[in-house]
Amino acid sequence: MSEQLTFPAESAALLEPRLPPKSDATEASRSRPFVTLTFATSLDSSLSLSPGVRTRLSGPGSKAMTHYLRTRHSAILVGVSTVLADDPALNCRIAGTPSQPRPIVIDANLRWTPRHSDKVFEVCRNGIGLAPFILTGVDESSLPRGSVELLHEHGGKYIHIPASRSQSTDRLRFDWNDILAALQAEGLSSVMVEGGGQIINSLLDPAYHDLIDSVIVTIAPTWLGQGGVVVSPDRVTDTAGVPLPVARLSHVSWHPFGEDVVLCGTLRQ
Ligand SMILES: NC(=O)c1ccc[n+]([C@@H]2O[C@H](COP(=O)([O-])OP(=O)(O)OC[C@H]3O[C@@H](n4cnc5c(N)ncnc54)[C@H](O)[C@@H]3O)[C@@H](O)[C@H]2O)c1
Ligand SMILES: Nc1nc(=O)c(N)c(NC[C@H](O)[C@H](O)[C@H](O)COP(=O)(O)O)[nH]1
Repeated sequence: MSEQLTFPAESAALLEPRLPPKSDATEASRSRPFVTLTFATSLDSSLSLSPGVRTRLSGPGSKAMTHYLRTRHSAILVGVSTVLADDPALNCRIAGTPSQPRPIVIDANLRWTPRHSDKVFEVCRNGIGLAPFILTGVDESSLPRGSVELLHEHGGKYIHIPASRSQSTDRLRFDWNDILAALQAEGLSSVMVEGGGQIINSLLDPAYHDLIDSVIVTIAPTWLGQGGVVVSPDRVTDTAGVPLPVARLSHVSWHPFGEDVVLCGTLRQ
């Protein structure tokens, strides 16, 4: 039996200013999805002990909060290494949730081979989750037939979006404007970007700060130590090469949930 979480209404009210508007009218006027950047971090800014190691940071209260966020967003976005590491369900496990978010996997270079036994497909078959849309830079003609069929059987699909080839890694990379345009085209009016580290650091590039409507960070009272998956975006410097802060949240509020504290804010001025 899948876990059933509950999140008190009075706790949900604390988050309201940082959540996508509920009214359809606002959604209809938006040119792009509402973007919430949300993740759980240690005191040393790590998301997990090391790449590929799923690490529990959230306590029950803030975990329920994360699942409440999943009731309030049309989509949940993670990078391919999170899928490879965690075999995540990417569904909402709040008891009685009226809807499920669409899982979005950023897999520009097709590193993930979806399998029938993956948890994200299992919850879909059990009617408590949706199949993923996989965003890739690989041409349709090169998509693996078996993966395309597995996705279609469950209501998921590959979505090809424009990509540039990174000079340093020779890997395909997406512009976040193109990622969000693809979600908008699918009618997804809001997306929670959950990680992992490379995805978050990529979105925290100053070029994209205007795309981020809300930031909700769970801070757990633990140090994971050196070698973790760290949220620390690329350095920014002034014209003289002097380092500058990459970003500072405004409209900040702090909310204790059990032993964790949840920081809410925005990068939009
Ligand atoms: N604590 C949390 O809230 C949380 C959330 C998610 C994941 N995690 C953990 O983080 C780890 C995974 O993080 P990670 O950094 O290794 O991987 P990731 O999930 O961030 O995925 C990395 C992949 O995404 C690609 N990518 C990043 N930005 C891109 C862009 N703009 N365009 C195209 N591709 C892009 C990278 O090239 C790489 O292939 C796992 O251990 C997981 O358990 C923790
Ligand atoms: N809020 C939060 N607290 C944590 O302690 C933790 N490890 C994650 N990690 C988020 C990452 O994205 C998860 O590994 C998948 O979201 C997975 O799990 P589910 O979809 O719930 O199965 N997120």
